[in-house]
Amino acid sequence: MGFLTDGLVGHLSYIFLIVSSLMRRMMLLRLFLVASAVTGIAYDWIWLGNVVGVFWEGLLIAVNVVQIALLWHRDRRARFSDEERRMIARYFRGGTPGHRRALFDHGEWVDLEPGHGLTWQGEKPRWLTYLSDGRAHYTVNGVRLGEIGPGHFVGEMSMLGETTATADAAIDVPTRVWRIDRDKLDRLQDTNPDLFGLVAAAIALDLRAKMVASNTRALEVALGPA
Ligand SMILES: Nc1ncnc2c1ncn2[C@@H]1O[C@@H]2COP(=O)(O)O[C@H]2[C@H]1O
Repeated sequence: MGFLTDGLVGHLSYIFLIVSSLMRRMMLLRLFLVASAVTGIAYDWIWLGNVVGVFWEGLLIAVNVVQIALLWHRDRRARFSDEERRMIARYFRGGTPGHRRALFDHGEWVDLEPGHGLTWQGEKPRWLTYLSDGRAHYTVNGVRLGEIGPGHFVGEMSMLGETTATADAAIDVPTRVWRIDRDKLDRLQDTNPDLFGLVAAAIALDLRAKMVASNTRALEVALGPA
């Protein structure tokens, strides 16, 4: 019993440390780390008289408080255009404002002209492209099969499993897009899984929407003209 009661504050410090390592959100992880260091300092100072521990835990608090302030500032400073806000509402509900801003900044907004190629069947697409407005179409083995309207991605299917495009896709009318380099996305998967997770969740949602649209088309064909 003495092991538990004698060092209650010391135990608490390590409990906070363990809880911090369970946190997936950086802000919470750092807050629990600070709580661990604060209780650790109290234990070291009052019960153990361990100034070395107090010094290093104080430094740990300072580093984490600065990092928390930077995260908070990044979230507060994040600003979005109207088209980015529409994309967030549709796809990027998760993540923090800072994450979303960083993701947009990894890509670019551009205007594309009719005829601009987006993907080529059998080749890895250069970009993952999101159509903010306008329209594209896709072709398999030279046969035009369908259109892709605003609010959808092009080049997302090849991110799952095979890396090569399942169709040729090209722009039909002047179209505003956000696009991100596929090689950069591959790197983000390793270097920044939080940002990559936002994209992965978005393309899952888009694939669902495309499946629903294809069911609707199949239903129209099955039922014939009304
Ligand atoms: N049935 C479909 N419905 C909507 N989009 C499609 C369909 N088939 C292919 N595409 C798009 O065409 C793209 C070709 O490259 P990807 O296979 O990477 O991703 C594909 C989708 O974005």
